[in-house]
Amino acid sequence: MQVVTLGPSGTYSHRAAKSIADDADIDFRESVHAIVGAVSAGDADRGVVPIENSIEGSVTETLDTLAEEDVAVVKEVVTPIRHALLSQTESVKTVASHSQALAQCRDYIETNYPDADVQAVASTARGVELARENEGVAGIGHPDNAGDDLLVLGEDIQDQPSNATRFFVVAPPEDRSEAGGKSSFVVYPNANYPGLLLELLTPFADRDVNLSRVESRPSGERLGDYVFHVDVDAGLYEDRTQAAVAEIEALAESGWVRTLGSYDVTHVV
Ligand SMILES: O=C(O)C(=O)C[C@]1(C(=O)O)C=C[C@@H](O)C=C1
Repeated sequence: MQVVTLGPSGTYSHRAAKSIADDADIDFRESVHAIVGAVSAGDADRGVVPIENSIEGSVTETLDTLAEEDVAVVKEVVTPIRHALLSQTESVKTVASHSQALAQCRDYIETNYPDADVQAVASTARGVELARENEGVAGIGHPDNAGDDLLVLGEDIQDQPSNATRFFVVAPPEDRSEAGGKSSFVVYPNANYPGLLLELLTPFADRDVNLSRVESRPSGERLGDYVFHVDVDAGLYEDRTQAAVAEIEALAESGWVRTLGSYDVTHVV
């Protein structure tokens, strides 16, 4: 099975991908858009993308890509994120990492390196590569990326002791499953009236289906127009989920409902 995820080697996405494939079958892309695009184009069997972090919240690039591309979600992987600061020397002029990682370590950087430039790059492992190539640059990433040549200037530097990221495993639409304890949907009602969101969520509440996440993203069509991302603690195989989705489809008849699929959750370290 060919799996694509965020590269280069050593990203947290790569670590999550190793829970579903052998390292030899994992290939890298530079963005979430390129990963999901590779799966929808049939160039890869699975893609592993970050969806939500416990400190920083949703990964908006992933939400927007899932609203655009026709892919299924077949698994969720949750992994703890414990960042380290890696550098050739103790003199740090620039801190480089993925924007999510920089945001997760905002207080640490401001307290310990208030004069450093902060540089957002495509991934944590790319930040560590820059540190390896340039004296004065420190990368934030997983401590295993230090190798023999980089100093670990700080460990567990995220601003909250508990830091975890959820990843989605995406697959071609024909692999969509109805089995699993969670399900995800993207709903675009293409409407705007008082109580619309309440109406869209009530079909789940009426059937005692717990919502585990609701997120709104701008549709891009016009200001104040939203796409809603909904995760529920129920499988698509359940009658109550099917009935709730049918009601939501009727409510969103001017727009669309994308059923991403049902899946189980795996925790990896
Ligand atoms: O840059 C990486 O290592 C990634 O896998 C991306 C990513 C993210 O986008 O959230 C994944 C986990 C961490 O939250 C930080 C960065």
